[in-house]
Amino acid sequence: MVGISDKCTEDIARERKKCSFSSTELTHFWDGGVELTKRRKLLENYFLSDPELKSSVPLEYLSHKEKYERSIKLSCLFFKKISNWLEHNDTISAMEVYQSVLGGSLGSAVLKDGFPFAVHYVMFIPTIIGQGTMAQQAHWISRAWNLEIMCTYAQTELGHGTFIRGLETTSTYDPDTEEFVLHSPTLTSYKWWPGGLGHTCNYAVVLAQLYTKGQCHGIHPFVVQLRDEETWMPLPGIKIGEIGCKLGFNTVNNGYLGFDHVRIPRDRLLMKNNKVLKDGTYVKSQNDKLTYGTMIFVRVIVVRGVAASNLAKAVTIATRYSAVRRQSELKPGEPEPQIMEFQTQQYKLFPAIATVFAIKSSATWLWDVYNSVTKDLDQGDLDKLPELHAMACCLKAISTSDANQMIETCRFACGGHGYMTSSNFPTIYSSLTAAVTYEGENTVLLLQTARYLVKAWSQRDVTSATITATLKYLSDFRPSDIYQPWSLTMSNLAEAFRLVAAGKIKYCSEHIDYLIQKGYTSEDAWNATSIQLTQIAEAHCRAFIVDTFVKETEVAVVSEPVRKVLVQLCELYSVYWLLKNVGDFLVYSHLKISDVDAVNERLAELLAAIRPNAVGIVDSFDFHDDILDSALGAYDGRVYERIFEAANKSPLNAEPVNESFHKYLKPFLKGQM
Ligand SMILES: CCC/C=C/C(=O)SCCNC(=O)CCNC(=O)[C@H](O)C(C)(C)COP(=O)([O-])OP(=O)([O-])OC[C@H]1O[C@@H](n2cnc3c(N)ncnc32)[C@H](O)[C@@H]1OP(=O)([O-])[O-]
Ligand SMILES: Cc1cc2nc3c(=O)[nH]c(=O)nc-3n(C[C@H](O)[C@H](O)[C@H](O)COP(=O)(O)OP(=O)(O)OC[C@H]3O[C@@H](n4cnc5c(N)ncnc54)[C@H](O)[C@@H]3O)c2cc1C
Repeated sequence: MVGISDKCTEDIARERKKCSFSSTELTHFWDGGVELTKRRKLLENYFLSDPELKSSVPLEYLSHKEKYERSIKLSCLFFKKISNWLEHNDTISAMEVYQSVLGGSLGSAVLKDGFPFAVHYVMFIPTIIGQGTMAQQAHWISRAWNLEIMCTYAQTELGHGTFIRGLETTSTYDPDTEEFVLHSPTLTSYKWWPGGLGHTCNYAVVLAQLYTKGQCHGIHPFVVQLRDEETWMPLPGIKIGEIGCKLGFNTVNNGYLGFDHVRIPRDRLLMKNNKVLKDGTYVKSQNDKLTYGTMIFVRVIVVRGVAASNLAKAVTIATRYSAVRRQSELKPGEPEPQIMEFQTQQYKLFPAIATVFAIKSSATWLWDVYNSVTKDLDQGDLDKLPELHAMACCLKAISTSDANQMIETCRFACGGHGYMTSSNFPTIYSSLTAAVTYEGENTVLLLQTARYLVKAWSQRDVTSATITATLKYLSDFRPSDIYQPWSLTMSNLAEAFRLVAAGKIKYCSEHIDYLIQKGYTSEDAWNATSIQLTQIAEAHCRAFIVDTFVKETEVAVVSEPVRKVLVQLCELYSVYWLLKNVGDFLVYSHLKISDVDAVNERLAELLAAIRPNAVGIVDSFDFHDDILDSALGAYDGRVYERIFEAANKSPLNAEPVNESFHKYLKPFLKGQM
């Protein structure tokens, strides 16, 4: 056993020695600067060195109820510790701390299946900021921030998650008492899914159809008290519970909620955008989609905080494992190679590494645009909202669907051991795959982006002078560009992605027009074209990601060896996705059949070029072992000992003979049953 351990640690140490660049420098780039790396590590040390936040029994061996109870205990200790930190340290802002513990991966080291308090921070508080008046913000944010109350965001119902205009919960204004009356008229109108709703929260923002003076004005956000602040008993008329076990998120306490004519004061309607006056008069905002603001915010943070971060974890585990796992023969009679020597293994891992960096660069863009558009909205300027919505939708959808598929590939890349819970792939996968559905199901979000693109195509000549940066390629598009010569340069690859997006958008738009001319209604024509419509949203998103990644590699303030790695990863991302959709590139770009072999060769060259640096690159994500929480992916490479140690934590191994032997197996084998 000792021999195996030495061999693994030697293998991984050798990988680190042959790395051609400084992993530490790449870590600084990944974090956004030396200072940010220092701050991240400071927070990690503070939380991860606390024995109270560690659990001796792995979560998976607890019952559902025990998991919940542990999650509440750990959440209270963890969030108390955050408050202590904020009280005594002013070097790191509260926002940065919460981003790091909830939006980053630090929290997963404490409670790997998710926090029942997360929606309080990620959705409730942002909704009050985005939808509340100054007075409402002062009241609710201070109560929520000081943890006097615990809150969630209750939008989805049993019958409707996607089509939120179809939500059934009603909130009817009664001018006599100046109250709203909340009611759930059907079983399908029960709120279903909100994190922490089951037993953890006593307040929620509830989205309900607002009725006043006999007229429905669509969905609006209301702050509703659900439980007594002292006894925690549900208030009269509130029917509340937990929705049961799920694929993952089993410590998040997702809940259900119904109302039986529950009365709340008028000022519980969040009135920054729309208002109801005392006499019941409805005052409309300039854009009714402002009510959807919180969803944009969460989509933005999902891209980096959830998609990039979970994929980075998975690929770190699989790459380190591939450096120490030896299997088969490359050449007869030679020692078994590290499985990373197989080209097929490299093809499973390295595009995922490239995708992590690609998602990260687009996420940075999206976060900056989100902040700038939010400032504009506060000044009443809504011009850039459609672009932000369209980009948040497609980037959320593409980043989570890529991560979803690539995390599974990373698991496959670890063979049977990847299937063990101790690899941590099951939790990483179940956390990430939820993001394909929550905060807007991915297909639906792609169709939102497609709607924006088809509209932009029809207006491209009229608006070309004012067209936004992400759409400029549409007004620049000339169909004859597909006759340009092909070359294997980064600028040419980026151009090919833009040509594919523009060509497909043109085709889709013309196809919809053609169907309408044939007699289809515009809605039927849309539905009959919707497979291609999701593809145009993807093509637009890929062209954007490639462009953003290229620009980032050009302007990054890094040494030449690090830049070289980034350029290789950027090219690999482009070549990989080109080959995945080669048919589109042959039809819509200047790639010709005779060029495809060269692209395949370039893919092989890039995999070989990245191979010596692979461990160094994933090291640069700098995951603390407690955050990776994987027997296969720890820094020291001691894979086999860790798998063994994890197996011995099984409660079944605590006794040599299980009592079921005496009760059932023995009588069964003796024919006495
Ligand atoms: C930790 C995580 C926990 C998870 C929490 C959750 O999941 S919480 C639950 C999360 N739940 C979900 O995420 C639910 C997902 N569902 C939805 O978000 C919506 O129901 C919808 C967008 C799919 C359709 O909505 P609809 O039928 O009302 O709209 P429509 O299609 O008829 O388009 C009309 C116009 O509105 C525009 N527009 C739309 N959205 C936005 C926006 N945010 N901003 C700005 N604009 C927006 C759109 O572009 C179009 O513009 P155009 O072309 O007229 O200029
Ligand atoms: C882990 C988790 C946590 C969640 N947390 C919360 C929370 O805190 N608060 C909250 O309010 N909600 C929450 N949700 C709910 C979540 O937001 C919804 O499940 C999500 O928006 C999808 O809606 P749905 O379940 O109705 O799916 P559906 O819309 O029923 O999707 C089913 C299928 O129908 C297709 N479909 C639906 N409409 C269209 C269309 N127009 N065009 C083409 N195809 C369509 C979809 O593509 C999909 O294939 C959570 C969900 C999960 C899984």
